Amino acid sequence: MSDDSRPSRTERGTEPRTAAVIPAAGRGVRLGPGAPKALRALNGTPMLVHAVRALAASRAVSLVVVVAPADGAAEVKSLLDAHALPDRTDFLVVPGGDSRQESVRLGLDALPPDYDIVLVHDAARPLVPVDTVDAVIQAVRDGARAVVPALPLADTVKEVEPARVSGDPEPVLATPERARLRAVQTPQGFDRATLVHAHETVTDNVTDDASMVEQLGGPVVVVPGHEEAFKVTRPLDLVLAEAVLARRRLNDGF
Ligand SMILES: Nc1ccn([C@@H]2O[C@H](COP(=O)(O)OP(=O)(O)OP(=O)(O)O)[C@@H](O)[C@H]2O)c(=O)n1
Ligand SMILES: C[C@](O)(CO)[C@H](O)COP(=O)(O)O
Repeated sequence: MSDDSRPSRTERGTEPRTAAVIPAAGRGVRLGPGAPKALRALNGTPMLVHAVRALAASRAVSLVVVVAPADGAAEVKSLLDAHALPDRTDFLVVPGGDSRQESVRLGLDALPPDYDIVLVHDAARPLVPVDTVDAVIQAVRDGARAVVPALPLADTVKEVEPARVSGDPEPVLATPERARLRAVQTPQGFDRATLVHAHETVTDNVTDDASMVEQLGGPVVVVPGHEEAFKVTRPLDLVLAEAVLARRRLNDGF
């Protein structure tokens, strides 16, 4: 029994509830001119809808909080209302901020109290398979405080002295041992208190949520990622995403 003599969740035999925050407020500058990236179509369906469906495909995820472009929350809400999403999953839409970090924090602020596990998933990774989502959730349920899916690198990586003028040659400083490097994806999964504390405490600009936990000395573990969880960043990624969807349709016999 827990201190206040109420049965704990484990004693009641219930699983901790899991919510997903999907930052989708970016412009998609690297993708080129057009609508905000999350609203651009992949095979006729907005990228964000693919991403929400990918997370809602996990039976463990009972709430999805979408962080929309600051001036587009109403549009995103209608978009989600218009697309078939599983009945068992609730949805909230909140306006985002100027950086990914701020958008995630605004999503966390909107979470109701009764969620203990939080996933943070880029709308820009619309094709993550449900097995990857479930593996991240399971690792948190098993006791990890911060979990990231990741893949080994195919390229050798060099650390350089960045050029002052774009296009100038850059001196190489080091070649990190590739076998120890991983390319990190989302969803990243957290015990809620750990993630909220990290967002309240770390003020540096970081490129993922797990690195905030690392900065505070918290343990972060890696589980296997998936090649289809790649991030749509540049125009060529759209071609790859459409090809993945075409392959899935073939495999599903459509
Ligand atoms: N102010 C921001 C910036 C980014 N994101 C989200 O964070 C995820 C990862 O960001 P990235 O791929 O870099 O998206 P963009 O910022 O849109 O891309 P770019 O840097 O090319 O503009 C995306 O789902 C994006 O919508 C966000 O919610 N709020
Ligand atoms: C969170 C992330 O997708 C992990 O790889 C990545 O760091 C986001 O970076 P971006 O520059 O905001 O796309």
